[in-house]
Amino acid sequence: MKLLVDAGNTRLKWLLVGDGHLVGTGSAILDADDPFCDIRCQSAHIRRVAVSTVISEERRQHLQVQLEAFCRAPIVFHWAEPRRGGLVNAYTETDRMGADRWHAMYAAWQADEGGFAVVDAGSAITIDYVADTGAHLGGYILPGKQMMLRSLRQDAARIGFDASDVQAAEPGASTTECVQHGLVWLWASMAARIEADCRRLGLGRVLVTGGDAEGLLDAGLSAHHEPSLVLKGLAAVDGESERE
Ligand SMILES: Nc1ncnc2c1ncn2[C@@H]1O[C@H](COP(=O)(O)OP(=O)(O)O)[C@@H](O)[C@H]1O
Ligand SMILES: CC(C)(COP(=O)(O)O)[C@@H](O)C(=O)NCCC(=O)O
Ligand SMILES: [K+]
Repeated sequence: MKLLVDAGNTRLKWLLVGDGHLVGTGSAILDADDPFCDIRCQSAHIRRVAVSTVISEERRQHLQVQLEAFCRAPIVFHWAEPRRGGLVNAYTETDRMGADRWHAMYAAWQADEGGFAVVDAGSAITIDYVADTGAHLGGYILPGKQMMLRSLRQDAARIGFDASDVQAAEPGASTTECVQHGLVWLWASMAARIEADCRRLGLGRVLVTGGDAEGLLDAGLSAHHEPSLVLKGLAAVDGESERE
């Protein structure tokens, strides 16, 4: 079996696969003491671990120690690359790109259905555009939902607000409404902007992933929800590098 790990700035997501079929899936908060406790009884059967991560080097080393304590299999970290197959990274300094973005793009590219946008609504929100030819056209990095709410709470003395699941975008009449509706309003504008970019660039598909994907869909983003897009791309990359 192979353990695939996507370690983001907030959560660690994993898939356990054996002979092409899914054995288990789970997630844990990034700093969890024992993120793989649910699959401890299977650890002896894991023959390889592949990781896509954007966490700091210090945290990455801690994750490596946790994985080494968990199972005896080799651990391979995969990073953003200049190109893979027909997919070509727009970054000149490829190693500065988050591995999660590259792996999500590679998963979408592998579907072989033409140009696309990938939206990853995690700790930060990333948007990447890829043309029919496989050329990455570049992207955007924006603060994610919790990051945005945290900065409003921390950096402004008089913005106190409550949590809300309301999906309203009309002008608010309280601090909570102004903040929470503001987020939906911003996301709706972002969704419209992504649609307009895709029309202009001739990209036929939008894929959305990340912990806040559903919020973006509720705010009006028209996209296919692929919760495990990063892990899917990582699985493809790791499978190829094993065969090389
Ligand atoms: N169980 C959860 N724990 C933490 N955040 C969650 C959870 N479910 C949804 N979220 C939302 O998902 C976002 C993090 O998404 P995720 O894709 O896990 O991020 P990352 O890849 O950066 O770790 C948070 O901003 C939060 O709003
Ligand atoms: C933009 C990101 C923080 C998103 O990561 P996440 O929010 O999913 O944890 C990550 O892809 C990253 O650290 N990127 C490095 C900068 C870049 O991609 O240009
Ligand atoms: K991510």
